[in-house]
Amino acid sequence: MYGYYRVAAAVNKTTVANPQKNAEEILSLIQEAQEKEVSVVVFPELTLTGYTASDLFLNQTLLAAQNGSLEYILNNIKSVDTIVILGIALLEADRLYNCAAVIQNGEILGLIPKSYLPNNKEFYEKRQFVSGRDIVRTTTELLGKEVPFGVDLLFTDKKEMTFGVEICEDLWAVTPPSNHMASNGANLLFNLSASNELIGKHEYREELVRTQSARCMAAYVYASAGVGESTTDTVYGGHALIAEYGATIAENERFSLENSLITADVDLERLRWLRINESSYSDGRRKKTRVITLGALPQISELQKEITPAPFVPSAYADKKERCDEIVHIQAHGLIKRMRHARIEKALIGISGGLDSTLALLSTHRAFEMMGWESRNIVAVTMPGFGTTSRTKSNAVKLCEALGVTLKEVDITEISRKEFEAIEHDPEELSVTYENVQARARTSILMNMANKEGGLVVGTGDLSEIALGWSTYNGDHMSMYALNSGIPKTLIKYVIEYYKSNEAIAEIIDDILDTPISPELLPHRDDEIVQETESIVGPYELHDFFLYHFIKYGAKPSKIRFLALKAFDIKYDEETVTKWLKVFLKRFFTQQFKRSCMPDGPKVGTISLSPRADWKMPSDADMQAWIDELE
Ligand SMILES: Nc1ncnc2c1ncn2[C@@H]1O[C@H](COP(=O)(O)OP(=O)(O)OC[C@H]2O[C@@H]([n+]3cccc(C(=O)O)c3)[C@H](O)[C@@H]2O)[C@@H](O)[C@H]1O
Ligand SMILES: Nc1ncnc2c1ncn2[C@@H]1O[C@H](COP(=O)(O)OP(=O)(O)OP(=O)(O)O)[C@@H](O)[C@H]1O
Ligand SMILES: NC(=O)CC[C@H](N)C(=O)O
Repeated sequence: MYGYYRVAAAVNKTTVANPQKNAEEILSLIQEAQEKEVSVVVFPELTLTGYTASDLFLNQTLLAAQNGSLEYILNNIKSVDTIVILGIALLEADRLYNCAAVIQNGEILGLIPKSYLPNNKEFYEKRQFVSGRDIVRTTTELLGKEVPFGVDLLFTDKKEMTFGVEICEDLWAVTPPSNHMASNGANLLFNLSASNELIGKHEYREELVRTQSARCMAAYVYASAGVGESTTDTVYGGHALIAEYGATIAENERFSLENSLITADVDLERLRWLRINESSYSDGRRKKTRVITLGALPQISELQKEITPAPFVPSAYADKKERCDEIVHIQAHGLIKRMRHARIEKALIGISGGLDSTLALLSTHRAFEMMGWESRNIVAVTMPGFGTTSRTKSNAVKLCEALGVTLKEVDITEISRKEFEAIEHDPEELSVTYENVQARARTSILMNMANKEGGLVVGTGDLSEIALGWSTYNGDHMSMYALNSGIPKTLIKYVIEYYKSNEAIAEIIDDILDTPISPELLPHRDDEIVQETESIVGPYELHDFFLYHFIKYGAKPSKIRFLALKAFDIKYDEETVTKWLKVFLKRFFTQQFKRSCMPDGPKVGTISLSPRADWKMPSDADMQAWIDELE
């Protein structure tokens, strides 16, 4: 489903050295995985015998019993299309290997031996096993059949999934085998483990799994042995984890006395597209691998994953103060460097009482505070026009007064009328010309005033407006430094809200947040805003969602729509999402010419549309393929 696969980590109740008893527990977990539409389920290391069988591995009876129980499992899962990864001891060329067996529909598709055998303190695996790194044969015989065998095996469904398997200590090694598997195309990694519990060890283990998923740009599924393993010298807590590209997305309760199975839906298509954007992934060394094709996999009937409707906004768990401080510091630092370099001591901002100019003013003020520069060297200019309402104007004035910046007022109505006359535009015709004359008049005033004052014009346009081209070319689109260019509208709101902690401006901020978003370029009606941006271009929360998935994951429009419907639930229906998504695509494509010559400005989050850095796109590209894909 749209590149999503359900994966699972299972921890079975173990009876050490009793493979048949273990087989029954394993079978019940396989059945659960199949019922839950899981594509691949991984079990702990040496699943059938138990990891802690120790020197009993050197006894023929245990191995024979294990193989008998393995055959029993295979016979019982002939109609199970879920891939099952079990740990077994394998006798090959008179050596014992600690292996993972990859099974589908009762067939063993491949055997992967462990490379790194821990052999210190509580671990003494080299007493019984040898490393599989240097094996010569590429197949081995098991239960009367030739099976692919080696550390070079990968498995693919020839769609989005390619997976590799490693075993416990392999992940702890300096160069885990999963590094090479990932470099060779595995976007899903499994680990069969037996990792004992020591104080704090689970945190380290979680970090290892999480960071390996980040480094490999993959999903990593980890299952460690638990209840029933021998407690002779150590205790196994049955830790199971699923991480995806640096985030732990599922984790079980350790020390369970029962079987446990965790699942997560991972977006393997997303990972592939993230990789093509990462030069150090592409530069990863490729090795010879053997890729085994899997049979058809279970399909997910409903995605079980929360999709955040506000991907740019930090989660509720994030420390708001810390995040906002970081954002404002990035902005302030960007501006300080530029002003110092140009030996400019004044900043000019057109201040409208809207969200964007409010944040630009607050961040500029923070920069001046950091440098010990005087607030009055910030020149805030209010430029009322035909659409300016007393609400926005008075909020702008009150904010400037509270911050102690220099406030200037230049009415643009007369200037605009003169321009209409000069270009022979009928002022009754409320067209785009009518709007843009005002926006350009403001920019012209700011730029000219900047020359007069010896200042720099701080741009206010945000990332969402830049994506949509919702600005007037060479009007508010232009400035000397575009301070908000890396911040989308949904995040602008979040940061401004944080400033409510400053009591002196809390009330003003509340009202600014409450005011409908508007360019106020069309005449107001009885001092009420008539031009509401979101009813013209669509809700910013949708556009920010579209932008995030479009740029970050190169997602297809149909997938973006699917995710938006899931994220916003009943708030928007399919027709509404499709309508605004088409608006997004059309504007995004047609408005690139505005981005191609946008001013410098700081990148704040993972997405920026700077034509010099993050986003290089022709201004005359055709959008039809994207629109058609939605049909
Ligand atoms: N690919 C391309 N390469 C080069 N030039 C291209 C072009 N496509 C159009 N053009 C030209 O660009 C011009 C159109 O662009 P432009 O002049 O900017 O005008 P346009 O984008 O049509 O209008 C600006 C829009 O932004 C809105 N706005 C303005 C200011 C502030 C805010 C706000 O809320 O923040 C919103 C305003 O309401 C209006 O709807 C036309 O002259 C057209 O010929
Ligand atoms: N009445 C005004 N006085 C001074 N500057 C203005 C005025 N109206 C618009 N501007 C300038 O033009 C910019 C673009 O206008 P726009 O309406 O997009 O921004 P905003 O009002 O700050 O924020 P938002 O778009 O979130 O409402 C403003 O940020 C501001 O710098
Ligand atoms: N079974 C293993 O390979 C365990 C080794 C690993 N370093 C651990 O302690 O978890």
